[in-house]
Amino acid sequence: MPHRNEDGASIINLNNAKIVQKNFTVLSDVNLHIQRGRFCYLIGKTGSGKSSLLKVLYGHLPLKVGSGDVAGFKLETLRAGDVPNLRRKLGIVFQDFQLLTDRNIEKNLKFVLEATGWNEKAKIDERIDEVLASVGMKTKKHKMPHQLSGGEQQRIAIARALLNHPQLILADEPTGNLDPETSNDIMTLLKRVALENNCAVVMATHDYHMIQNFPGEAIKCEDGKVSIMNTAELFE
Ligand SMILES: Nc1ncnc2c1ncn2[C@@H]1O[C@H](COP(=O)(O)OP(=O)(O)OP(=O)(O)O)[C@@H](O)[C@H]1O
Repeated sequence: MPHRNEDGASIINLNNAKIVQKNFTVLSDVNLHIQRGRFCYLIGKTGSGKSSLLKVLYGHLPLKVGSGDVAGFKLETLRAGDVPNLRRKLGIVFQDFQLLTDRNIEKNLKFVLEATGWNEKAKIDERIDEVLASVGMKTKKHKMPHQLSGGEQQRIAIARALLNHPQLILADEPTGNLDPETSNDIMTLLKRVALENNCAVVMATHDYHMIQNFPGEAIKCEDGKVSIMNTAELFE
């Protein structure tokens, strides 16, 4: 298949990529290689390009300059029809949870499974129970989203991201709406499920307290460029 590239152990590869919003270049000369199973922050000031970079990685913004691939999908030749297939390989988690408010948790998860080709009821029920158990939310299956706290809704959003066994989770400020204690819980959860599923995580965040609590590797967006650093450098 011309639109796929299964080479190498990296789940994300960008080579001399330019990240563009409308006609405005947000980031240029982006060279990024993230191995399978790695956890990496995405940091940088407001407007530095974190969300734009994530959008290119999940096929929401086209890669018009440079080359790259995510989960085996070539980005520079990605067609609209390939995007759902790429998204099936990814788990995406947003700041505002984005649960469907008109149905309960079980039906939120069922909706995603059915939309991605699952059709056997027993297997659907089993997978929903598995992901809810892995985020400690099995008893909340019949609750509506508004009956859950922000932290619980984010746990459900993480469970939803895990449904199709993703190789990569892209998280855009997943703790942005949560208090510090709940943020730490969500971070612990994300790190654990990533490890258990051998899943890479790229997580955009502004939260330096959390970065200090959970040090690691970071992709930094600054002055239109991207670099890799260790978060310990932020606190020297
Ligand atoms: N839809 C859009 N159309 C045009 N320009 C955009 C659009 N979205 C973002 N931009 C511009 O692209 C640049 C990068 O924005 P982006 O949202 O990627 O930054 P960010 O680092 O995620 O910021 P924040 O931390 O505030 O979420 C900004 O200058 C922004 O104004």
